[in-house]
Amino acid sequence: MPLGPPVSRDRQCFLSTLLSWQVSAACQRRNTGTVGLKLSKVVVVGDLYVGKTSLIHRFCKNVFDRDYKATIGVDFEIERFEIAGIPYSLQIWDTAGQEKFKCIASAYYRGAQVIITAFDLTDVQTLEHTRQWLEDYPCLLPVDGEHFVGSCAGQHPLVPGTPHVPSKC
Ligand SMILES: Nc1nc2c(ncn2[C@@H]2O[C@H](COP(=O)(O)OP(=O)(O)OP(=O)(O)O)[C@@H](O)[C@H]2O)c(=O)[nH]1
Repeated sequence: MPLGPPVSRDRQCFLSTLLSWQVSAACQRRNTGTVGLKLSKVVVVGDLYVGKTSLIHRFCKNVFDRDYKATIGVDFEIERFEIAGIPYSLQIWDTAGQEKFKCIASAYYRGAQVIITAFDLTDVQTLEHTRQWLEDYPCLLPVDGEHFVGSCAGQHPLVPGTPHVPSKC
């Protein structure tokens, strides 16, 4: 079945048919607390410079900044949605990829429902390290979902001699 985007730009969830039956039923009963719908915590981890902050800014603000500013410790954004008429908040925690900040960030991982492990599509090592990120922090698991997201942050040529990867990949 082809899946359209579940959430529109104005943050209204319009494809209620995509919701699980538990969520739909809870929304109809206006009893979303029982399925933890009102607030969810997402943590984005991954190596330095792979595009974690860019990914979050694109999702939350629909912007892209070419200038690199390393995340210091952790940062977070809150996105508010409506799902089947019920207000819903998504806390998105942006962590620093630098080794020296790892211990700070780990304190914020607890209670996350979703972990996104980000990597640079042009650097296979950053993909290999995604497993390490989860193994280093057993407190990250178990979570309800784990997603791998690739970006082209490094802008390395994909094939020798070809131009750099375009800014939108
Ligand atoms: N071309 C291209 N550049 C990207 C992409 N995503 C991120 N960048 C660039 O890559 C650099 C690093 O991006 P960030 O989002 O700051 O990376 P980060 O993983 O949050 O870095 P840390 O905070 O140090 O862990 C920035 O200069 C971005 O503009 C992408 O998909 N394509």
